[in-house]
Amino acid sequence: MDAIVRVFSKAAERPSKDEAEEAVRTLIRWAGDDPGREGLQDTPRRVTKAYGELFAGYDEPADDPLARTFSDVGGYQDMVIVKGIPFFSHCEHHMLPFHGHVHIGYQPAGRVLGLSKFARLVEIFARRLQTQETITAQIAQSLDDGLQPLGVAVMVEAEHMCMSMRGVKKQGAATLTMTFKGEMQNSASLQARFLSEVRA
Ligand SMILES: Nc1nc2c(ncn2[C@@H]2O[C@H](COP(=O)(O)OP(=O)(O)OP(=O)(O)O)[C@@H](O)[C@H]2O)c(=O)[nH]1
Ligand SMILES: [Zn+2]
Repeated sequence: MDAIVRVFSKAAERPSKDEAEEAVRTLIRWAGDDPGREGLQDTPRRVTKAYGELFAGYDEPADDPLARTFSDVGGYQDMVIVKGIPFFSHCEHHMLPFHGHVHIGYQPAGRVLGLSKFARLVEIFARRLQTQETITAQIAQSLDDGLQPLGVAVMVEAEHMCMSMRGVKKQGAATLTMTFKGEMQNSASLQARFLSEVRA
């Protein structure tokens, strides 16, 4: 089980639903509105329910999607790329959304992973408070640990609402992060191949 889940999954350390709803009422008052008015009365319940979905990744061990792998693939050994996996996450600095796409490539060492599991892995890490660098590193590390392939490449492209809706207010700026592991870490040609397929 990964460290983040271990730290946060102890129910005893979590506030109750009532405490969480009270915190939402406090934030509504901080924003300048009245949590008692009709339109806002159910909002704390809705917000905590939404948080349950948006941050469900704290309750999901990242090794789950990697529990089952396959080797009956006709001797296939070349690179596998799953690109354009959409995600929504929240930055840990402002708790505002950042969203975009994850591209994953790996070179199997005999075993391959079911294609849907890459998207499941992305979901688990995206539904936590994150930085883009962290989510990129976590996806790559999980694949490296769980699949033990010859090489791994992970690239994330995202727009951060904390930069477009507030603060510096620059809409449309894209942040790119990428990590290479194993044979892909030191091979310019493998990296170029991955990047050209992702960019195609
Ligand atoms: N490296 C990195 N920075 C991020 C990410 N998400 C948000 N940030 C940045 O985190 C920084 C936090 O900076 P601070 O100066 O502590 O906070 P702030 O006063 O709200 O900063 P501004 O956004 O510039 O107004 C900002 O520069 C954000 O753009 C991320 O995923 N990775
Ligand atoms: Zn932010």
